[in-house]
Amino acid sequence: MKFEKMQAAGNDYIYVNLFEEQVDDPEVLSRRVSDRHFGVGSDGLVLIGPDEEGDFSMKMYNADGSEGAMCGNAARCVGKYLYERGLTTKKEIALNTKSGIKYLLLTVNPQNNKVESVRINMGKAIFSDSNLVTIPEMVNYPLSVNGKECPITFVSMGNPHVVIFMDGIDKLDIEKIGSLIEHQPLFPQRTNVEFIEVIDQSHLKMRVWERGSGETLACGTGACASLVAGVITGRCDTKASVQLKGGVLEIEWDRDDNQVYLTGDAHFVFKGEI
Ligand SMILES: N[C@@H](CCC[C@H](N)C(=O)O)C(=O)O
Repeated sequence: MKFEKMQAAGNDYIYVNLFEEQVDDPEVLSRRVSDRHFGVGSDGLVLIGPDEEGDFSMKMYNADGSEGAMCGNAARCVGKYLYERGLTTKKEIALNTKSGIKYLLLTVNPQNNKVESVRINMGKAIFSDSNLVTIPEMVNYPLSVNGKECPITFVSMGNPHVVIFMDGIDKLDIEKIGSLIEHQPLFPQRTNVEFIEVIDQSHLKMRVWERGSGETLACGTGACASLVAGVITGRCDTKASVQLKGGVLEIEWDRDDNQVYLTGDAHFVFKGEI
């Protein structure tokens, strides 16, 4: 099976083109390729395929084999893959995902015809979803973690996110606290967790614990959820740069239409065959 490894802000996945390859068990394949010692090494697996509703489809699996409904960083890589590998000449692409169609806008350098960045309409921020969280509208909700009260804000971007504003995120024991919150019974499908330090109204610094993959260098849906949580708790503007371990993402929330936009780059790492 041929694959390509790509990364966006350091969030790395193995991409398989279903126009050429067949994948029978994506959950097993994701666990196998993601292993950083015995596999290729990645945060998960992404499958690119045909679609009847949109132009193409994207399916994504975390490193533990669980399926994610949406992945902002992978969606940008898929845009670059589709354009640069010749599957489309379109610069506006409708990508069907488990959380609905997302619209991608590619910025292409006319000198070399390479995709420099991708802006995605990530759709609505959702504050209440009984499939994902047992308490509706958790804004600064006092969650008890390890005997300590920790105010959390829940935002779904099609997938669940718990956002925690705090200082000193560099020193945080994210393995311990991230995993504890991921598995809280409040979140029936587990949750992603973002730790945010507010630099100023338009700059946030973030570390992320991803459901099913552990700490990653970036999370696009997480950056969107964090900006929205920052706005509704009065901490930041509706447009901000989010600095992650692997790079910077630009996030904008059109509050009137409740549409969140994510912009950032995407890169090929290498091709391989297993
Ligand atoms: N890295 C992603 C999100 C991937 C899915 C997530 N771990 C989940 O299970 O919901 C992004 O860039 O959005």
